Amino acid sequence: MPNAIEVSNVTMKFNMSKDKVDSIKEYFIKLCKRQLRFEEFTALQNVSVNIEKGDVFGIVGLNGSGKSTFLKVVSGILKPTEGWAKTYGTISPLIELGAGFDMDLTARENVLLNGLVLGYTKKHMKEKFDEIIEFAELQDFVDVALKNFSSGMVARLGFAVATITKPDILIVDEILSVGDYLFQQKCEERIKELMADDTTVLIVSHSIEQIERLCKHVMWLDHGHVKMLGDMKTVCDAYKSM
Ligand SMILES: Nc1ncnc2c1ncn2[C@@H]1O[C@H](COP(=O)(O)OP(=O)(O)OP(=O)(O)O)[C@@H](O)[C@H]1O
Repeated sequence: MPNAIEVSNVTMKFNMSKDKVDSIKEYFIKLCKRQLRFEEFTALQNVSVNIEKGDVFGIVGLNGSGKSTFLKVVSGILKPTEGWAKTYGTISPLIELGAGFDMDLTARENVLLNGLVLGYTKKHMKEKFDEIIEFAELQDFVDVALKNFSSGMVARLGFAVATITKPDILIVDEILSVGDYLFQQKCEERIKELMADDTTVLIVSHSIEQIERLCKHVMWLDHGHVKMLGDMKTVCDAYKSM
């Protein structure tokens, strides 16, 4: 199988301000006067991995271990400080709750907007609209502004839009966890359908059971380092017994 995702020697460093700043104005004044002190923080260190087309690849690790940063580098949202990441084919990143949505717009308007952001035409999104709303089970909230939705409802809409047209690569961060149990089951079913269709899925979850149910391969991140990489059972067993 050819690779869908290639990540080579990725290191991601962030500059964090060490000073307490009360406003943006104060931040810029201090920045111009060179009075801000920064501390470098390494969120990912030399991470390399090739993910084959059609794989369902899980990432596990404790809070702050670099999982979301890794997904953002793969999605092209963050440019790594060192190294590179390449993806092949269309990509649907479901990374942050509400990303790509405008909370002041209704569900109807957001479906069109989000579809355009993902590269689909207005005509295509109009054709798929009913199917999206039905999958998200939001028939009664089509013309309600997203700011009045619960976090679970926003996640349902995001997942429905991202998966309505089969992407080559689907990236799912923790957001599924805000959906209720029934919706999580529905999402897992859809991920399985996509798997059967050769979509590559990259998934971050704190639910080790979810990773065990869905993934073929798993990477364990620990303080930004790859602690272990391999088949699902070997890595999950080691992670559970740490
Ligand atoms: N934009 C940023 N600026 C500064 N530090 C950041 C930034 N984004 C992430 N970090 C830091 O990088 C580290 C890794 O964060 P990341 O969100 O990737 O972890 P995670 O494994 O996804 O955590 P969690 O399980 O809690 O969601 C954290 O210590 C975080 O504070």
